[in-house]
Amino acid sequence: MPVSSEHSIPVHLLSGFLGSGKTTLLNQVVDYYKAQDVKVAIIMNELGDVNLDGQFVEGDVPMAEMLSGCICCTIRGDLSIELKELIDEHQPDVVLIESTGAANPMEIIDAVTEATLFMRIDLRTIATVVDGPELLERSRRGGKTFKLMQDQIRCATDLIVNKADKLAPEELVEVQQLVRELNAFAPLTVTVRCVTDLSIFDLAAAPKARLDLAAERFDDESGGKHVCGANCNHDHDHDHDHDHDHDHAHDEYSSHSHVMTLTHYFAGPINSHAFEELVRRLPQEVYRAKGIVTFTDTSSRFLFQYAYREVEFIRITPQGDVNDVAVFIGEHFSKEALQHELEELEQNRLG
Ligand SMILES: Nc1nc2c(ncn2[C@@H]2O[C@H](COP(=O)(O)OP(=O)(O)OP(=O)(O)O)[C@@H](O)[C@H]2O)c(=O)[nH]1
Repeated sequence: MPVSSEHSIPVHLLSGFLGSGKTTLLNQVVDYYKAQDVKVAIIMNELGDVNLDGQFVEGDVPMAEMLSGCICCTIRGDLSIELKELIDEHQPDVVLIESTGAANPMEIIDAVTEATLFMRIDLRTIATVVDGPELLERSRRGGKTFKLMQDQIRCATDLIVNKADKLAPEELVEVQQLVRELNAFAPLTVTVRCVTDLSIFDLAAAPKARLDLAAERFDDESGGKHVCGANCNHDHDHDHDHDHDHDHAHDEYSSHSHVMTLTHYFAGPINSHAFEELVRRLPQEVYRAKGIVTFTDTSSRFLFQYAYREVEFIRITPQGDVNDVAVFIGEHFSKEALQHELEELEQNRLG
C-alpha cells in the first residue's frame, strides 16, 4: 500500500479513565492548533453507540468516530483503517486520538505501530488524564478499574492530574505520590479542567525516544507483561512475536464485558426535575453517563454530563440532526431497571 504523505504525521493519544477529562483536554488542544493554523484531525472512540463528545468539537475539524466498542480490543483492527482514511481524505498536519476510558494504551500503541507499516505516522505522545479524586478512591478499593488506571498512568509520556478542585491539599499530595510511584519519569501537571501548557503537542516537540522510554518502562515494571483493559485480564508478552498468539487471545477474552453500556433514545421531551432526580438516584455502579435531552419545562436542549456523582447540564444547539439520547456506562448495573425508569419518565413527561 502506498504511504499517505512524504512526512510523518504526528499522532497524539489522549488516554485516561472514563470521565477523567480527555474531551476537555482535546478541545483545548484543537483550539491550540487552530490558533497556529495547524490542521488537526481527530479519532474519537466511545463504548456507546453515539458520539456525544463529538458535539463539542468544532464542525470544521475532520473526525472519525469509532463507536460501540473499545479501540484497544473489539474494534482495534479498525483503527489503522480509520487512520489511513482520515489521513488520505483530509491530509491533516496532526492527528489526535481520544480512546475510551476503558482502553489500555499499550494495545493502542500496538495498533498505531501496526499502522505505521503502511502509513507515515509517528506516535509522539500518550497524554494520560488522571481523575485525581477517582484514582484516590479506587486506590483504596483496588480491583480491575484501579489496575487499568495504573496501566494508563504507567504508559504515559505526559501526565495530567486533573480535577484538583475536588481534592483537599493533603489528598492532592497523596494522588501525586501514587502517580509518581507508577511513573516517575513523565512530566506531571496538576490541573483544573485540564488547563495546562500545551507545548507538548507542538509539531516540533516530543522526540520519539520519549515514547519508547515509556513503553520500555511499562514492560520493565510489569515483568514484560501487561493487563489489557478493564476486563481483559489475560497477560500478553510484548517482548516477542505476538502476532498470532496475541490476536487469538484477543478474540477470546477482550470484550470489556464487565463494563456495560445502556443507550436510550428518548421518544420526546421529558420533565427536567424528574430527570435530575433519576440521575441523582443512579446506582453507584453507574459511574459515567452523558446525553442530549430536551425538557418539557425549559426552552433549549441540554447536554448532560455525569461523572462520579457529579452532574452538569450545558445548554447546546446540536450540530446536524441529533436525537435525544442518554448513554450510561458502569459495571454490573441492572440495565432493565434503568431502562424501565427511563420509560416511566417518558410516559410521565409532565412530571
Ligand atoms: N470538577 C471538575 N470537573 C471536571 C474537571 N475536568 C472535567 N470535568 C468534568 O468532568 C466531566 C467529564 O469530562 P470529559 O472531558 O467529558 O471526560 P472524558 O474523559 O472525555 O469522558 P469519557 O469520554 O466519558 O471517558 C464533565 O462534566 C467535565 O465538565 C475538573 O478539573 N474539575
